Amino acid sequence: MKLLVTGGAGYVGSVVTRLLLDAGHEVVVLDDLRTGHADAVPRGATLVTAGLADAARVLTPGSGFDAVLHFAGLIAAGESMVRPEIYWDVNVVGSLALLHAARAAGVPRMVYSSTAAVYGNPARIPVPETAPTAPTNTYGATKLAFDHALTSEVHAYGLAAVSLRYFNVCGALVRDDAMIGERHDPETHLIPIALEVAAGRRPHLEVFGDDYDTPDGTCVRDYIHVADLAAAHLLALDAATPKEHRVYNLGNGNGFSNLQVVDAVRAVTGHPVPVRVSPRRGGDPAALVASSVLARRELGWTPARPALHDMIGDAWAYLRR
Ligand SMILES: NC(=O)c1ccc[n+]([C@@H]2O[C@H](COP(=O)([O-])OP(=O)(O)OC[C@H]3O[C@@H](n4cnc5c(N)ncnc54)[C@H](O)[C@@H]3O)[C@@H](O)[C@H]2O)c1
Ligand SMILES: O=c1ccn([C@@H]2O[C@H](COP(=O)(O)OP(=O)(O)O[C@H]3O[C@H](CO)[C@H](O)[C@H](O)[C@H]3O)[C@@H](O)[C@H]2O)c(=O)[nH]1
Repeated sequence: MKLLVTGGAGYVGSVVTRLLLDAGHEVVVLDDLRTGHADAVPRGATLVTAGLADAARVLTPGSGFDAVLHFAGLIAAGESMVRPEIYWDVNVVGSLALLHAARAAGVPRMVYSSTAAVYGNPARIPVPETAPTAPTNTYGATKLAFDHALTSEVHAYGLAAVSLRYFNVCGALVRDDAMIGERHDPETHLIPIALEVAAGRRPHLEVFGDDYDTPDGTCVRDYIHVADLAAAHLLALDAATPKEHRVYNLGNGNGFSNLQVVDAVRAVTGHPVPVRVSPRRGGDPAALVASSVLARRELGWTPARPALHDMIGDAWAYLRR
């Protein structure tokens, strides 16, 4: 297939691009490099350095794209509470421009990076796709808004859409021919920050809040290896069906508290990770754990690296590359 990957210079998008190229697809990456890196775009893909607002420059009538995989966006839940306007602008206004361009170009399929953050504080865990959506942060609200836009598009124009709701992505693609991992600057995610502390690049880790209603008082998350997540995108592309908006949660179904993650980082690296407890970060849900039964059943998705220690080990290998 001929595929447009938005955000293909970012963490998840670059790993998915690698797998798409391996599978023999033709890939064009659209990325304005605001948080991504040109050298993260795997060899074999064509990079167009442009924003979502200019998607019509690539998605021209007659361009012949078979699908768009839409990763581009702003991703930091904490930042979204203090700079909400940029989240609405990029994640909603930008994504709508992409959708308009895709419609005008006659693209039949779209696979979208949605998020666990759409569920807010779920009433029960693990969270199925049928759980009510009630985001606690602006990031989740903006991602959910575009999920709704996709549903409308499917009903009105017959698009084949799949929203993949990732839980917490970590790890790296570690292969002899490809080493791709997380390179956010500044980094905001727990595992890469804890690894930077283990590597001696930061003095300590701030743990945001220890007074949540969880077993040890710190937030609980469900971590998924980026390579397993990437594999689900190829399955979603095949499963996309005209006039259907499918939604799948992607996680391993195991919750780890922030302090348990820190312990795992200490165990994997063999280095100390000093911790300081600081106040809660605005907008953080207490606990998010996925039910991915539907993805396993309908997509045939089976995670190959579900163990937290393996994910941390691969992220550690990437950091020390
Ligand atoms: N990383 C996670 O844990 C996680 C969890 C759930 C969902 N997601 C979703 O997955 C997607 C990818 O996340 P990631 O971790 O790879 O993020 P990332 O920041 O590494 O990658 C995002 C990419 O999008 C590009 N981009 C941003 N705004 C753009 C715009 N307006 N026009 C063109 N390019 C633009 C950036 O330059 C970057 O290369 C996002 O949509 C995010 O919401 C991520
Ligand atoms: O220095 C840090 C960084 C994070 N945390 C805590 O670690 C947990 C996980 O935080 P992350 O920032 O790593 O991840 P989030 O759960 O906030 O969000 C991530 O996963 C979501 C889905 O669950 C999203 O989609 C989002 O894009 C992605 O950033 C939270 O309790 C956070 O407060 C710390 O204590 N200290």
